[in-house]
Amino acid sequence: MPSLPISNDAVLASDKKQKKEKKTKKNDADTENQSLNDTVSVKKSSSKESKKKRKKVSSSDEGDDDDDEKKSENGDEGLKSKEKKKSKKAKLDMEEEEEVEVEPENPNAVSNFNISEPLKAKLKENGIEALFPIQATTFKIILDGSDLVGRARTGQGKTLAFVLPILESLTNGLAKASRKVGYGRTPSVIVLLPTRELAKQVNADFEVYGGAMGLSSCCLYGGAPYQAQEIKLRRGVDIVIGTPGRIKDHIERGNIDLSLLRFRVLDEADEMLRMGFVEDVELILGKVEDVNKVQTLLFSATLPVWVKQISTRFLKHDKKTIDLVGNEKMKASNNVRHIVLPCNSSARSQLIPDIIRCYSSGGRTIIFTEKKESASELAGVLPGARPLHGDIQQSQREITLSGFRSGKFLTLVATNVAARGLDINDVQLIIQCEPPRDVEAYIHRSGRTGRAGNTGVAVMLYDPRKSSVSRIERESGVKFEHISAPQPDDIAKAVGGEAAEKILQVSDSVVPAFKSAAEGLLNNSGLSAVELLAKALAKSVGFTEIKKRSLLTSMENYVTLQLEIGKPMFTPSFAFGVLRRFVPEEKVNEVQGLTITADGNGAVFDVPAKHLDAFLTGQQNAGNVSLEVVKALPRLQEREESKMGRFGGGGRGFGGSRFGGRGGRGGSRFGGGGGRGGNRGGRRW
Ligand SMILES: Nc1ncnc2c1ncn2[C@@H]1O[C@H](COP(=O)(O)OP(=O)(O)OP(=O)(O)O)[C@@H](O)[C@H]1O
Repeated sequence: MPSLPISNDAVLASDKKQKKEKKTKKNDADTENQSLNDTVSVKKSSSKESKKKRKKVSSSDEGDDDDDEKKSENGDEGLKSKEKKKSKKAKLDMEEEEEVEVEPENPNAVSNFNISEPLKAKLKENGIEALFPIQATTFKIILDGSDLVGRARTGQGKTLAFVLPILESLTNGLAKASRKVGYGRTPSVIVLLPTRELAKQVNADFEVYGGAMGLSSCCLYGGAPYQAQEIKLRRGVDIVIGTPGRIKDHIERGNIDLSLLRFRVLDEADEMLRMGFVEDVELILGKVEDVNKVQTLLFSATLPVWVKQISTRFLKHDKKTIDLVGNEKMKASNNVRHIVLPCNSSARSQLIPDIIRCYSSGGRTIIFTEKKESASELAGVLPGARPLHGDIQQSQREITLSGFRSGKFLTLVATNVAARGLDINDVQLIIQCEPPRDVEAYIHRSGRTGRAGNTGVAVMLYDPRKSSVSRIERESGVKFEHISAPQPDDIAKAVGGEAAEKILQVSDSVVPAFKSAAEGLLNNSGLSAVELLAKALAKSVGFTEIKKRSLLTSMENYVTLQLEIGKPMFTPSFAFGVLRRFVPEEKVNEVQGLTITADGNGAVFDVPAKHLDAFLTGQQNAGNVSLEVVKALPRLQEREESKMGRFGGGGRGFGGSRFGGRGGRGGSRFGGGGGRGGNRGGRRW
C-alpha cells in the first residue's frame, strides 16, 4: 500500500523546478540593477552530462520501487519497506544534491550561448567557462544587430562583451553576408580606444579569439612606424583597432576604406572625448556611408551624463542600454579595499615602500602621479620601480609594460596613461599620490586591481591642507577607510611572517658553515637569541632600521601633537598664535601640516621628534592649553572644495563646460571648446 510520498519523477520534476527558480533568481540578481531599454533573454539549458546522470539515478530507482511495492503486502515487511524507502528517498535526495554541487547549472555557462565551437574551445583554453554578467546580458542584443551602450564596473569583462558577439556576427551572424574575404579586404570592424597600451591589449584579445575564427586584426597607434601598419592594411584585415589620431591619419592617407564597415566600437568613450579626440572620432565615424548598416557599441565603467547625451549623436535612436552600475551608490570596484592616508608630498618617497610592504601581498603595485615628471622622479627613487608616461618613447613604453606584465619588476609609476582599461595580472595594490582631478579617474585607477573577481587594495595619499577626499567619496560612493602611515608594528606584522618563512626555506646545508659565526654572535653580541633572530629576520626582508613616522604628514622622525584650548579654534593662524605664547618662535617655525580638526575643537600638527619636549613642557606656562601626542589621528577639516582649483568651479571643468553647450565648428555637437590642441594621441600625460 504505502509507496514513496512523491514519485521519483515528481522528485526530479520538483528539483528541476527549484533549480529553474534558482536560475531565474540568479538571472534576476544579475540583471537587478540594469536599466534595460529592452528585455534581456538568456537561453537556459542544462548540460547533456548532467541530464545523463539524472536519467541514471531515476531509472535505477524505478526498478527498486516495483520490488518494494510487492514486499509491502507482508505486514512487517511493509514497515521495513517504509523505512527503507524513506532512507532511499533521502539517499536519492542526497545524490541529487551532491550532483548539483558537483555540477551546478550556470545560466551564464558558455554552452548556453550561441557561440561556435572554435570560439568555445578558445574560451575554455583560457579558463573561461561562463560569461560575466555584462557579457551575458549584452551578447544576444549585439548579435541581434542593436546599437548598445554598455556599462559595468572596472574589471568585469567589458572587452569580451563586445569581442565575442562581434566575432560571432562576422562569421555566423548578420554581418557574415556582407563581409569581404581574401587579399585586400576592407575592415568590417573598427575599435577606437584612448591609449596605445589599451589598443594593444584589445588587439591581443581579437588576435586570440578572432584568430580562432579565421579573422585577422591590426593595431594602429601613434609613436609606431606607419609602414608596417600600411602593409597590413593593404593585405586586408577584418578588424582595425587603434587610437583615434593614428586611425584618422591612415584614413586621410587613403589606407583605410570604411565603406563595408559593420561595427564601430568606442571603448572608454568618455576618456577618448575628454582627451580631446572629439574631432578625430567624429571624422572616423562620419566615414561610414550608410549608418543603418553599421552597429555602434559604446562601453565604459564610467558614463558621465554628457557622454550619455552625446551617444545619441553616434548611436541609433533605438539603441539599447545595459548599465550594471546604474543608480547604485557605489560606482567604483566592490572588490577593492579603498583607503586614504594623509601624507606630505615630501614624505611620499619614504612612505610608499612601507605601504607596498604592508598592502601589496607581494604582488604588483601601480603608483599614479598627476604629472609626468613626478612619475619619473618617484620611479627613480623607489627600488625596482619603472616609470610609464606620455613623454617616454613608444618603444620604451612597450618594453616597460611588458616587463611589468611578465613580473620583471613589480612597481610601475605611471600617469593616467595607465589608468584606463589596462588588465595586468596580479596587481594587488594601487597607490594614488594625490586625489585625481575627477571621480572617473579615481574609479579607473583604483580599478586596475580587484579584477575578474579578485580582490585588491587602493591607497590614496592626500595632504589635508591642499586637497579633499570628500568629493571623490561622495561621487564614487566609496566609503574610505582612513588610516595613518604604517608604524613599525604594522610593518613588522606585515613582513614578519614572510621573513620567518624565508628563514625556514633556507637549506639545512648552510647550518654547519654559519654555525660558528652564529655562536660567536650569541656569545659576544650581548643580545639574546630572540633579539639576534629578530635582527636576522628584519635583514632577510631588507630592513636595517625602522623609523617612526608622524601620523599627520607621514614624515620620518616627526611626532603628531594635538592642541586644544577649551574653546573652538577656527583658523590655523589662530592656532599658531596660541603656540607662540609658550613655544619659542624658531621651534614654532618648524611645525608641519597644522590642520584644524573636523569638530573645530583643536588643531593637529607635526613637530620634529627632537623638539617634542620643548612643546610639551612649554604648555605648563600657558593656561587652559592642552597639548598631547596623538595616538590615532582625529578626522580633520578638509580644504574647502570651492577654494580649490582642482575640483569643480573655475578649474578645467570637464563635463558640462567642455562638451556642454557652446557652439562652434567641430566642437558644435559637443559644445565647442577643447578640440585636440596639444592633447593628441594621449600626449596629455
Ligand atoms: N567570462 C569570464 N570569465 C573569466 N574571466 C574573464 C571573463 N571575461 C573576462 N575575463 C577576464 O577579466 C579580466 C577583466 O576583463 P576586462 O579587461 O575586459 O575588464 P573591463 O570591464 O573592460 O575593465 P576596465 O573597465 O578596467 O577596462 C580580464 O583578465 C579578462 O580576461
